[in-house]
Amino acid sequence: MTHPPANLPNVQRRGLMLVLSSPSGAGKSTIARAVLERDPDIAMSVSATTRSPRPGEVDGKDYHFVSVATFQQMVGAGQFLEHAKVFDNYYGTPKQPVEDALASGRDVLFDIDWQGTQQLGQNARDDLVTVFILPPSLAELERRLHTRAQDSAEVVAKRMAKAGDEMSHWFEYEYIVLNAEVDRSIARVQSILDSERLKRNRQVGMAAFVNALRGQ
Ligand SMILES: Nc1ncnc2c1ncn2[C@@H]1O[C@H](COP(=O)(O)OP(=O)(O)OP(=O)(O)O)[C@@H](O)[C@H]1O
Ligand SMILES: Nc1nc2c(ncn2[C@@H]2O[C@H](COP(=O)(O)O)[C@@H](O)[C@H]2O)c(=O)[nH]1
Repeated sequence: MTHPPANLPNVQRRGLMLVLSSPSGAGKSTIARAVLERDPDIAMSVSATTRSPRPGEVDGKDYHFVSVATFQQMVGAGQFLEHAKVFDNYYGTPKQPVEDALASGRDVLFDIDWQGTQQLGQNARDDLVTVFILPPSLAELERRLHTRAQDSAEVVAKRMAKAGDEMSHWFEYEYIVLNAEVDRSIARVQSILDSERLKRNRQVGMAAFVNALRGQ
């Protein structure tokens, strides 16, 4: 029988980073919200943006709404894990809260675009799990953007014009979830999370077993 390494019992769980990307309106915020409600072990990464708040959006919860000058200062100070211009605004992931959550063993959920995902991937992070959410069709995507009723017709048209470009990045992601029936999509993302946790926690699980054997 092969024995586990002697240092196994000291293994600490580090959180994983679960990224959701999609063309605008495909449903990633809807899925993210549901996963967060059901799963206390994952935290949402709250991005900073120069976009204006939509009706009902709360500063510090949905986004940190900042000016372009503040955003640029944050870029200069190296405060972002990744940042990008998406449509006509800047968006970025504040680094410190993510690093703190991961170090404490908490998973982190990201709603970011393909540019941000590429930047996270460049650091070859083995804690990264990437999921691309696809709409059932472009007509349904447009319907969802209009039904959400939070953006002007001009903004919706701009986002639709970019949808094809954004979807062309699907192959850079590990998982594709076609968001037709929302409950099914939520369950699929939750299954991805569960299975990636199990994969990464092999050593933690084994350490618990070894500790139990040693009576600790
Ligand atoms: N499976 C679904 N079936 C029907 N409507 C859906 C589905 N998933 C999400 N929606 C609706 O589509 C609209 C857009 O969803 P959501 O805001 O989650 O998209 P998003 O991908 O986060 O968009 P953005 O990138 O612009 O933030 C919302 O009104 C939401 O309720
Ligand atoms: N690269 C990043 N992209 C981000 C971040 N936060 C959000 N986003 C993406 O921007 C678009 C538009 O979002 P919206 O809230 O204005 O509809 C969407 O694709 C988001 O995923 C970020 O920190 N970095």
